[in-house]
Amino acid sequence: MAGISRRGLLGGGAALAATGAAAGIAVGGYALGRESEDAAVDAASDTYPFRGTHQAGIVTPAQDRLHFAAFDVTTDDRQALVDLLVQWTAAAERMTQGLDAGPVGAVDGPYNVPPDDTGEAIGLPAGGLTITFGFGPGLFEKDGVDRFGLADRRPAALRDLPHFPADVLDRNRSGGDLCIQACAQDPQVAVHAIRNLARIGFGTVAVRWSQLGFGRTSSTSTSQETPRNLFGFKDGTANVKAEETAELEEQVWVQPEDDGGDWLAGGSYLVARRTNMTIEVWDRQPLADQEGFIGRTKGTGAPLSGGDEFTEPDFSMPGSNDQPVIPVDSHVAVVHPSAHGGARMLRRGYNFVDGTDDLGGLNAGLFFIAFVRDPDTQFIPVQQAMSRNDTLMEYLKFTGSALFAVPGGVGEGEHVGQALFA
Ligand SMILES: C=CC1=C(C)c2cc3[nH]c(cc4nc(cc5[nH]c(cc1n2)c(C)c5CCC(=O)O)C(CCC(=O)O)=C4C)c(C)c3C=C
Ligand SMILES: [Fe+2]
Repeated sequence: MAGISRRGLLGGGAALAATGAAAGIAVGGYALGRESEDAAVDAASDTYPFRGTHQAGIVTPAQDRLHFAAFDVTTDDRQALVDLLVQWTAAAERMTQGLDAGPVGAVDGPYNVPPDDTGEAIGLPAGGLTITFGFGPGLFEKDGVDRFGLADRRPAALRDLPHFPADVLDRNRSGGDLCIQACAQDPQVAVHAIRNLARIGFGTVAVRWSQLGFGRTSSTSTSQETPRNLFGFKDGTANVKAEETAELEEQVWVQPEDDGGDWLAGGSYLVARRTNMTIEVWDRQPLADQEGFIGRTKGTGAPLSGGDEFTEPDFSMPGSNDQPVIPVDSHVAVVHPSAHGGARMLRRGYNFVDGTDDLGGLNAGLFFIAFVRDPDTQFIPVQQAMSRNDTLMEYLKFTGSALFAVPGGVGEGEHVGQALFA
């Protein structure tokens, strides 16, 4: 792919100095030591290939920042939709390699037309950017209308998620015909990606809702340290990890023999659940209660039955009063694979703080994202059990919800989702 990297525009040294990480000032609000500085520079310079067997942004080591957007398709013209996917593919490939969204760039085009890149990422490295595309149920059929001749290609599992107890969904934060997940080490890189893709889609799609996230709440590789969510607990310990290749086939990647496997094989389903956390109330709970709600210790993340972070929980170990030491209504007891026929999910969520609510509390929580091979067996029953039985629910409110099918990877010369339109 031809093009000058955005950093080339500034020249090596100047471009390095332009990144806060490289300048060694601070990353994510923390002062960095020399070693961490080097790691931060590496992470900021990371590039992941856009094309491959699977879309990037699923098993890719979870980056620190998210901009997620859901779109409504505003045209009935199938060719216009395909054209957009072709353009999105080209722009996404360029941006993930640290290039401008278009071949001309932000500042080198003619004065009398809008630039083909918006410019706010000039001088920034690729930042480990991944861009992951998904298709919602409305792309296949909306209000009983098959706009694009795709109705008979919809896998049965790709439908609106059911209403769960304790859902208080905002329509304007739910659903969507298409989604784009942009993850990067630098928020400006992630926002730049979504902004440019939305700009390219003008007239064909409209942003329905979007969500910014920070501080990944999962590890997707054994090489990553487990991060913490806004309750202060390690989150991602028992996640499906990139190194578990057999588990990925079993639990994450749609297989050719699965429903929709003719176009979705090598892909996955993305479940998004915007989850508000009443953190001010949580902060007033005793440590013992907080640990009981989760079923793990707050310090090390070890299960309450003992061991270290990665020790398997022992749900039958008795505690005081002959009750199990891991409460049966704790989060890990309720969602653990042993309670769901072995079903697991690859979680890849982010913390969010969207200002303050009417009562002066933080409008904050976890933008939960999970990738599963089959939402009907791996997500819906787990969410149902959680909504009904999990003591953590006292501190949670689900305010957004969406399900998308994420097609497999994009081959050379192809556009994203090409097999669906063949
Ligand atoms: C329906 C699926 C899930 C939702 C929604 C969910 C929300 C949610 N989770 C936490 C905090 C933690 N979750 C942890 C583990 C965990 N969570 C789910 C599923 C959902 N969580 C699963 C399948 C698991 C793994 C269980 C296992 O295999 O042991 C943990 C423990 C650490 C870890 O393994 O990651 C924490 C902590 C919050 C705060 C939250 C909503 C805001
Ligand atoms: Fe969880």
